Amino acid sequence: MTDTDAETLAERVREGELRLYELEEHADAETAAAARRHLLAEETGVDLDVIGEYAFDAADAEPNIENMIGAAQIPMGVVGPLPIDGGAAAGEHYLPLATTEGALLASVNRGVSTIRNAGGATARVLKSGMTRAPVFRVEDVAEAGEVSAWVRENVDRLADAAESTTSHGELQDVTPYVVGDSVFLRFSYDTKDAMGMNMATIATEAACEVVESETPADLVALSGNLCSDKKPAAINAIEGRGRTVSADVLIPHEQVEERLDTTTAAIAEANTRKNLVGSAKAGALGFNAHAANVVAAAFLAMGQDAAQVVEGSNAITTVDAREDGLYASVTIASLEVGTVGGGTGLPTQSEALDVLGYGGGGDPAGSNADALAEVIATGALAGELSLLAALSSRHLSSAHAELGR
Ligand SMILES: CC(C)(COP(=O)([O-])OP(=O)([O-])OC[C@H]1O[C@@H](n2cnc3c(N)ncnc32)[C@H](O)[C@@H]1OP(=O)([O-])[O-])[C@@H](O)C(=O)NCCC(=O)NCCSC(=O)C[C@@](C)(O)CC(=O)[O-]
Ligand SMILES: NC(=O)C1=CN([C@@H]2O[C@H](COP(=O)(O)OP(=O)(O)OC[C@H]3O[C@@H](n4cnc5c(N)ncnc54)[C@H](OP(=O)(O)O)[C@@H]3O)[C@@H](O)[C@H]2O)C=CC1
Repeated sequence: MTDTDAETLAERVREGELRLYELEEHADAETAAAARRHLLAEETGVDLDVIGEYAFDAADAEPNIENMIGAAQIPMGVVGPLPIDGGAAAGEHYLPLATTEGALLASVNRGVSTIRNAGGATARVLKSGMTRAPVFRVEDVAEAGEVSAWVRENVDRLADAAESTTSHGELQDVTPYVVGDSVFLRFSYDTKDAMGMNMATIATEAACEVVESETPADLVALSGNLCSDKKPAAINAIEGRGRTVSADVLIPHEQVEERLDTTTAAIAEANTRKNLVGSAKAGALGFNAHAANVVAAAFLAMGQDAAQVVEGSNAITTVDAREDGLYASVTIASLEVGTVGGGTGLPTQSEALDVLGYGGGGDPAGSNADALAEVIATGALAGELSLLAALSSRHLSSAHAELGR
């Protein structure tokens, strides 16, 4: 036994000689994780053999996790092929989804096969911008007005400072909001293929230094919650955050009946009464059935930040009975996705992005993340169609009794 093997390291932590998070300084990442499992198994009596079985090098996950003990494995499946005529996405796609909810992939896959039979969906990213909104303290509202005016007149100077920290990010605009003696500056960036939260935060800090040196404003917090990250917020549903993306499809009436076991009129009525009226009565931000199901499963499969499913659920589903078929659309106001950075480089997640065909940086930069957003929105559309159909035909509970438990 050497003093860097897992058992010895665990013992040194137990004796207070080392901290739990310092183990990588004394051993490779694999051994450090094994030492933590060893300690945890002794402390809790739980056998960690399954958590300790993972198919990537622990060192690959070092940018993504501290105090690593192993991996949470979530079943991954695939739906498709899903034909999309997108602004960036083109052709047929297999969409990897990771979930523990039985019946979800069956449902989305039913929607996908319905879309495919109808000739495919159309999708477009309509707006793109990652935001960070620091909050500053000022003396009073008069000073707040002065600071806001200075910012409006000096966006170029703020852009120079912000963009000096990144070779990809571009500052799009800065919008001041004032509440008494607090000034919020909502910075918005084109972050290309990155989801961009680290990029925008680092860039905004550089811009804040200019604001502080040129105005009387004092920075209180680099994130002032008007961004708004990982919290339900109307500003994201209205203004957008990350990608604002829309997908739609026209399905001939007879295909609705054949593929979805219901009628166009029944799906349209369910959508109006449930997704529109019901959501309004509930005071919801999202007017949809379960867009978050597809967003979450795609995020887990492809290395996106899972907490941002909150914003990804800001979706509105529309259904119209048209003469030539059922028209349905899903518009997600704030879908925060990237194909570089964050969890996208982890081996499992990077493989999943490659299955979709949009891993890494796009050409032009930003096109891969746009394509990912368009595919997720189209997957959400498939999920909406299938669940609305199941509700209309009263198949929801039987489907979950059969597949979901
Ligand atoms: C379960 C189905 C699809 C059966 O539906 P079905 O019409 O009986 O299925 P089918 O056997 O006739 O097959 C139709 C197509 O479905 C797909 N499909 C069918 N089975 C599978 C399978 N095993 N694995 C993969 N794909 C499958 C497949 O694409 C197939 O086409 P094919 O390829 O054969 O030409 C249907 O009843 C359904 O979609 N039910 C709805 C379930 C659902 O949407 N659950 C979502 C989660 S609910 C929730 O989390 C949120 C909630 C509900 O609380 C939100 C709210 O408040 O609304
Ligand atoms: N800091 C925070 O407040 C928060 C952080 N997060 C975390 O932030 C991470 C995501 O941040 P994010 O900035 O996306 O990722 P990273 O911090 O991993 O940075 C990605 C970097 O990739 C580089 N890059 C290379 N090719 C491209 C390309 N084609 N398009 C865009 N950038 C490219 C850019 O470098 P360069 O800038 O030099 O051009 C970019 O800054 C996640 O792990 C998430 O969990 C989440 C919420 C808040």
